Amino acid sequence: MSFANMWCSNTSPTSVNNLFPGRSMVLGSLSKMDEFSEAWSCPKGSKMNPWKYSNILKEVHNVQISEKDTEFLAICNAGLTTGLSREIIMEALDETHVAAVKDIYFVENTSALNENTDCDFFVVFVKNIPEFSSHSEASLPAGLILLENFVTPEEEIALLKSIDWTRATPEQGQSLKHRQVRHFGYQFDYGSNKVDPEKPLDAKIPSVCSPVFDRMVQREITAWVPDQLTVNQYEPGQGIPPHVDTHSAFEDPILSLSLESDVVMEFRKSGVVVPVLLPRRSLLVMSGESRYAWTHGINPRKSDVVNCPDGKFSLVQRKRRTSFTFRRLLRRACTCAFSQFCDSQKENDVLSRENISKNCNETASKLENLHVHQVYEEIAGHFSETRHKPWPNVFSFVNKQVPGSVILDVGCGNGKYLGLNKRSFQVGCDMSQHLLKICREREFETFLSNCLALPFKDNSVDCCISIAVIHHLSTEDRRLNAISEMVRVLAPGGEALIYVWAKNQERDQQKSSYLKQCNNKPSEEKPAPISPFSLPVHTNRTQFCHSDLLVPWNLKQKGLKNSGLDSSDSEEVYFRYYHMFEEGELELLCNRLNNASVERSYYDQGNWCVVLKKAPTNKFP
Ligand SMILES: O=C(O)CCC(=O)C(=O)O
Ligand SMILES: [Fe+2]
Repeated sequence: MSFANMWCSNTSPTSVNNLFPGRSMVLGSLSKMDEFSEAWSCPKGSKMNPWKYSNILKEVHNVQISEKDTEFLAICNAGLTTGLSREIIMEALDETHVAAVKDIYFVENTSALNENTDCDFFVVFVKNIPEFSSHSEASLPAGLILLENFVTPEEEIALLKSIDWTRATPEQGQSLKHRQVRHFGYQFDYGSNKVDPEKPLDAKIPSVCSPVFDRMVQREITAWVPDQLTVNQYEPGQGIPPHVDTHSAFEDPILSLSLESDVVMEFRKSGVVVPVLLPRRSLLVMSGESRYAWTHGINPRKSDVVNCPDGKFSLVQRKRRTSFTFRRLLRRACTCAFSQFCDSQKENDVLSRENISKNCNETASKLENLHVHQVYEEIAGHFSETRHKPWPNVFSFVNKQVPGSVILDVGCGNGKYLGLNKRSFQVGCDMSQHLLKICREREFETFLSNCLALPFKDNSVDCCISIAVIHHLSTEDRRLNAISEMVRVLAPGGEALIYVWAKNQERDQQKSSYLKQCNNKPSEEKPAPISPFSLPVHTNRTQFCHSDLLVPWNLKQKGLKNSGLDSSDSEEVYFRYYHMFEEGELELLCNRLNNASVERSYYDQGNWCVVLKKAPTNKFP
């Protein structure tokens, strides 16, 4: 297939069509833009008009569409949350172009232009891409060392032979969804993410590993000999979710020997992703920051995009890979310099749970920043895709407001409730820039604001809604503040509708659909939150066991079955903080205000809800 005929919508590469049913890849260049619009029969100005992307690219991203084929591609209308990846694009290109294309830029937020995931995405040659997006120049995380050809081909054969997969007993062998695993020396428990030093296994580390250990000590990679070995076997398409090996369980460093196949391992920290190619027979040494503060994981796919020394890309099919991860048990508390990520040091951390319950505002705001604001920023696109249908009771509350009312949506998210009442002025605020951008693309009036300090005059809005917002505040004082802030800006007699998540999720599906999809899957290894806050992690679709907890958000890659990605796999898990409300708790909170009264309270969609009315006059006894 040649590039020349790929730009038109109906001649999309079949591999992409298979991966994205209903979606086609469309390649474009500047000279073809008009023709392209016609082929799509989309009038200029419509959502699918490629000229719109051209403008966004130019104005927002400073990226110029090219008239000719270049070495850079930009992808519009398909964010990473759709599951589209560099690998898939590369797979769809012919060989000449795989080699010619040096980098691909996923244009953030263009997917928000079109919420319909069934629509086509748009791949265009561009003259340049923003520097920060380039993958090729990323340097390795500090402390990460890769030693190529650490074992000989003969040693590789002997090591592989030493593992008898058929002899795996239930305690020693585990067939995880993503891969086969066997432990030697000590069992690593994926439930607690710990090792019990009191329970050595009968299965000792195979003696063929001794020459490898001698080499490690001789080259001063470790001062000790490992006493724990985890052997992972991955078929093409399998992987391991991003994780940090538990600090308190193992010494520094962690060592991983790659056998049978190359693979790309991804290291992540604070939104930075560093892909590292682990060649067959290499030893990866994760020490210091790379061991303690970066997650490592392997994306479950069948091929990897690899940067060649000449700066070009090539697509490498994975084979079965067996890795030997050597570790030494830590028989004391961890004293690493990365206390923020350290399970041993969490208990002593100033940001512990006790402080949160002491209503420490600074701690609370740190918690909300990390586990609410930053998370929504990351998951905005995917979150928005899951939020379409207005809840009927909220819908009717917004719609019953008299024409000309000013309706303020505090924590408006993707604007699900904005624009419902065409006869009034609806305005929303949120703390997520990305969600606000989605609202603006939908031409809603919004502004950035924390619900604790609304930039409105007293008595200035007719009605407020706050749907699923206040439960993200981590102290009672702050929850009360948010409510009193809404009441402050309300005009006398004005009403606020407040929804917060209920700790008790009803099994009656009319009232809550939360437990409906309970799948009772055996507990898989769960990525633990990297967090200084020791909060319990909730298991999705189960009853809530705690009042303050972290709820995982699986940032899904969708529809990737044929690419080797298990479609139920999540790329990354984010943890949102919630305070779960008991029955009556919201009313009690509202009743503490002396200038408003609870008009109505009810249970709806798994939430406790109140209609709060501001006193009709500003004069109070
Ligand atoms: O397969 C690998 O190289 C890594 C395995 C790993 O990270 C683990 O078992 O904790
Ligand atoms: Fe690991």
